[in-house]
Amino acid sequence: MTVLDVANLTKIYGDACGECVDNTGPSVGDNQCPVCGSVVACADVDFQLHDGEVLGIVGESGSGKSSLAEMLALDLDATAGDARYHAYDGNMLSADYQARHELQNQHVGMVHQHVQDGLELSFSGGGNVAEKLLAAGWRHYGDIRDRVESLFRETEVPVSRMDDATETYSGGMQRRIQIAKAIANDPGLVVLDEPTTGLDVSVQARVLDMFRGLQREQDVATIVVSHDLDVIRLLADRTLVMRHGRVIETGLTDRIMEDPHHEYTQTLINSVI
Ligand SMILES: Nc1ncnc2c1ncn2[C@@H]1O[C@H](COP(=O)(O)OP(=O)(O)OP(=O)(O)O)[C@@H](O)[C@H]1O
Repeated sequence: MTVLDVANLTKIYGDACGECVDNTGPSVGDNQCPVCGSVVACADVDFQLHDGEVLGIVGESGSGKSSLAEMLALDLDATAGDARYHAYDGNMLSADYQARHELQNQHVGMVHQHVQDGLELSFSGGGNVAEKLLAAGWRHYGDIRDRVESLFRETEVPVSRMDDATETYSGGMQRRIQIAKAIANDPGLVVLDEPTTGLDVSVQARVLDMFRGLQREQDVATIVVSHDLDVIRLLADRTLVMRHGRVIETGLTDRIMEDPHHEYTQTLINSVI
């Protein structure tokens, strides 16, 4: 089943003169329009995401990955484009306020690049996860507490720390709490933006292993954004490579890693081997 079908997804920061897309991109070597100065974070992005599939989005800093992720998590307005989510009737990018909140609370889980964008650090870890359940209509204290405990176990955060302030958690624990919050309402789509940023290498590996196990068990469609090819290699079935706001190559992750077709992808891969 197709969970998400995205067509022509475009984000332009600035007033946009109408020529921005033609004037930018990999062939020009820049994402800033020379006519009006607007920045084309991404343009004309098309892809489909299927049940249980993990799609990786990789590219250098500024290539448009986070803008793409935030639009799909409905945290950022798109300039143009169409995104059909299987459980929503119509283009989810133009959902009204109420529908957008329902989608965000029940269908799309987001793990933000910066912990402070996804968590209230002064709240307890349990409180952060409970907030997501409350937003989706959970009301019974005992049920909420049980669900939060079970999410702590699934994401390997000690239940004994549930009532401690999130700011007292380690970076790895904060990332796991973000993941627990993102999956709390069994979403059909999870978006992970740079899930390992700020974590040291051994913690990165543990968080990624945990997420991989969880993803396998729950079979949830996932988009993972990273500049780190190791993260993409480990998690993603299929990968989009972005540069200057455009998708320049797409394919099975193994194929992209072993036999990159685009010159830029070859450089990207060779530079980390
Ligand atoms: N609020 C904004 N206003 C103007 N330009 C922005 C804004 N947010 C992002 N940009 C620009 O859009 C382009 C894409 O940024 P984006 O953060 O999506 O890229 P990225 O690939 O996620 O980069 P990184 O890996 O560094 O996070 C960049 O040129 C960036 O400077």
